[in-house]
Amino acid sequence: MGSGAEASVAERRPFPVSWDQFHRDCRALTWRLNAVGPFHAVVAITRGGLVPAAIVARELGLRVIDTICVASYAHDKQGELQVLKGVSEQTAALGGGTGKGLLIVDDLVDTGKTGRMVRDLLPDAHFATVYAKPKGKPLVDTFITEVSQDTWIFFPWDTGLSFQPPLKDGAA
Ligand SMILES: O=P(O)(O)OC[C@H]1O[C@H](OP(=O)(O)OP(=O)(O)O)[C@H](O)[C@@H]1O
Ligand SMILES: Nc1nc2[nH]cnc2c(=O)[nH]1
Ligand SMILES: [Mg+2]
Repeated sequence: MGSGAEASVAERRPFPVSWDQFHRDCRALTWRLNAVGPFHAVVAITRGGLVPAAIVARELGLRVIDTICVASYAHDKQGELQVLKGVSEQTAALGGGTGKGLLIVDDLVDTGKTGRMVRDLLPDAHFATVYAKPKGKPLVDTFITEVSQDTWIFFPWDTGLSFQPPLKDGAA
């Protein structure tokens, strides 16, 4: 999460998402996007956007998939947002230079910092995320599930099965 006074992951409400749930949420997102398109191409915001972008592209029958590669969070600590790679010239041309007809996909918006960068780069693109927190929500055109700002979403690619102590032994 953000730097400074922002709460750490341990202080947030955990929202674990299974592969199964994530797949269903991505399909639900695609149902909505199908009513908004058609789109020329999908642009995934790395790295978290790669997984939903693959599912959305499959459902919409899109085979042109590009990336905007960014670095910002080191686990839960938000740092300077760096754009490591923008979209290719070919993809930019498909969107007329402003992103019209391009579908940008990310896993979530939190503070909206990444979403703002995306909007600045491709103002006419459609920006979709699977999950949205209130601060970032105004930047997203389409999302599926809203969670509170004090939530931390745990994605299946960041987590694994582990032993849980019984409630009577102090499980939270
Ligand atoms: O709205 P914001 O506060 O900008 O946060 C949202 C971004 O944070 C996460 O990415 P992260 O920077 O953790 O990198 P990753 O996708 O490589 O995991 C998430 O995938 C979004 O891209
Ligand atoms: N995994 C994960 N990454 C984030 N980056 C910003 N917010 C979040 C979140 O809630 N979960
Ligand atoms: Mg990300």
